[in-house]
Amino acid sequence: MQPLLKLCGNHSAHDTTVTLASSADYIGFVFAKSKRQVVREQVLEWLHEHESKNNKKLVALFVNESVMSILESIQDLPLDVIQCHGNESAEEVKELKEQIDIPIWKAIHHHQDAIKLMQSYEGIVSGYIVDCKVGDQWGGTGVSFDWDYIPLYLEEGKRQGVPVFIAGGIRPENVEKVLQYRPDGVDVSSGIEENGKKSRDLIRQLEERMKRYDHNVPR
Ligand SMILES: O=C(O)c1ccccc1N[C@@H]1O[C@H](COP(=O)(O)O)[C@@H](O)[C@H]1O
Repeated sequence: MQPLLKLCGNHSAHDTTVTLASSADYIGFVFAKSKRQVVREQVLEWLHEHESKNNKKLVALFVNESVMSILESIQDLPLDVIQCHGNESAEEVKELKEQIDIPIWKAIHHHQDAIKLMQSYEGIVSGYIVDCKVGDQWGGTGVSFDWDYIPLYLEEGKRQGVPVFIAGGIRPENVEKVLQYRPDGVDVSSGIEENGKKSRDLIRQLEERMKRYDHNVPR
């Protein structure tokens, strides 16, 4: 089965239109400090330009935000997932889960103790995004971690019974390499942008490579 596709970092009406028209399963909006940061009023306005979400699930991404602030930021948004992309502890994520009836995904930044860290969220989160941390940037950097470690993350996700998305520097040219590891999903932001805008052409290339890989994969 083709892995799930999440297109993240939509930060304009154009981006929203382009990703809603794609074959992505999830489209993401970054509420954290970033060149892609959005606020709820913008997301509401951009979504209102469309009749429906076109079967996409909407993801709101936060970095080390308080429960109160998350609740305020997502008011009235037709959200399906909250992604915690900072170093929120298991206790903090649990507190958020108690306040909100929306599945929570946790970003895990690749490092030597990452699997142990993942284990601390077992039973609390509904999925993981494994990403690469670069300096003080939590994500959206276009930089990949060492993909030889992917199987360890997939194994831990499987043990917990939740999906693991691979993120960080995925682009049309390298997506087939990631797919060889058979992740549950891939999460892409910078790799589908041209001059800071989501590109229809890059998304189409990504979709084609994903489809091509799916057709050629030995079963
Ligand atoms: O996209 C951002 O600007 C961002 C900002 C802060 C935290 C996470 C962010 N995005 C997430 O980062 C990864 C990888 O992005 P990229 O493809 O390497 O650009 C992905 O999970 C985004 O959701």
